[in-house]
Amino acid sequence: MSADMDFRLEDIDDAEIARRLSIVEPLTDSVRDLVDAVIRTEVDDAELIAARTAIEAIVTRLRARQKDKGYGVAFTRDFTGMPWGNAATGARNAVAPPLRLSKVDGVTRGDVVLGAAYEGPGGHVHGGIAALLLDQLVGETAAADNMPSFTGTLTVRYLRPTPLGPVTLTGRVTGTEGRKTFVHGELSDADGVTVEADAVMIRPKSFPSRDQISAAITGHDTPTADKPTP
Ligand SMILES: CCCCCCCC(=O)SCCNC(=O)CCNC(=O)[C@H](O)C(C)(C)COP(=O)(O)OP(=O)(O)OC[C@H]1O[C@@H](n2cnc3c(N)ncnc32)[C@H](O)[C@@H]1OP(=O)(O)O
Repeated sequence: MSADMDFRLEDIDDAEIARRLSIVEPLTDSVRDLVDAVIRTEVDDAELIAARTAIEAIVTRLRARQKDKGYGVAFTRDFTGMPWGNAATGARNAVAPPLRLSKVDGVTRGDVVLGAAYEGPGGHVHGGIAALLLDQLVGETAAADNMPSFTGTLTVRYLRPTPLGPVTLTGRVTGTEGRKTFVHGELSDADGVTVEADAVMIRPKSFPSRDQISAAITGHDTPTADKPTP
């Protein structure tokens, strides 16, 4: 993890973040709805072709101005992160189920409904999706003071198939050793745990410190991979 990670400053306050989210989150929800509708629709071929033409027109409108690559991670001056393209939780990413995680008393928790877009075995959640959500869970569980740790090793154990529908994620730190944080995570349905994971999360030695990132996004420095974090 390194020097070319995309940090940038968005010099905005909480009210502006809320305003932007109030516009993009409903758009992202609409796209999720579109994905679900395309999977489950039983309309005839003419309707499918008409829908495709309409969708292509929308794509052309959105591409009128766009970023070169991914969304990256923007920070405000007070270091609020906006990882809105994140594959598991991004507010602008319709591929992400609308997962929101929060930490209370050392336990990270989130509830999400996994619909048709997340199917693997018929009627059940794809194993890769379970691993994606657990990876995000252990990442946010290990993160401290907004500074991330990266997944070094993620061991996933599928105990039984997870039916499509509501699931709960819970994660807790089980130990630390230098730059390593050990995390246990669980994905459960109403009847209990279906998938569990153990992760070794690592704060990379080459990751810029919070002060370096702060200086970089406010234009006083460039984040480099060369200065070890303490
Ligand atoms: C805020 C929430 C964000 C959530 C995001 C979701 C989480 C993610 O998906 S992160 C993306 C997926 N992960 C990656 O891409 C990581 C890619 N790998 C790397 O960047 C590096 O190899 C990294 C950071 C894991 C280790 O790099 P580095 O800091 O140089 O480690 P290094 O100094 O060699 O080793 C430090 C310690 O970790 C151990 N270690 C190194 N790599 C691993 C590994 N892959 N697994 C387990 N342990 C490891 C070493 O043995 C060493 O242990 P000890 O201190 O006991 O000797």
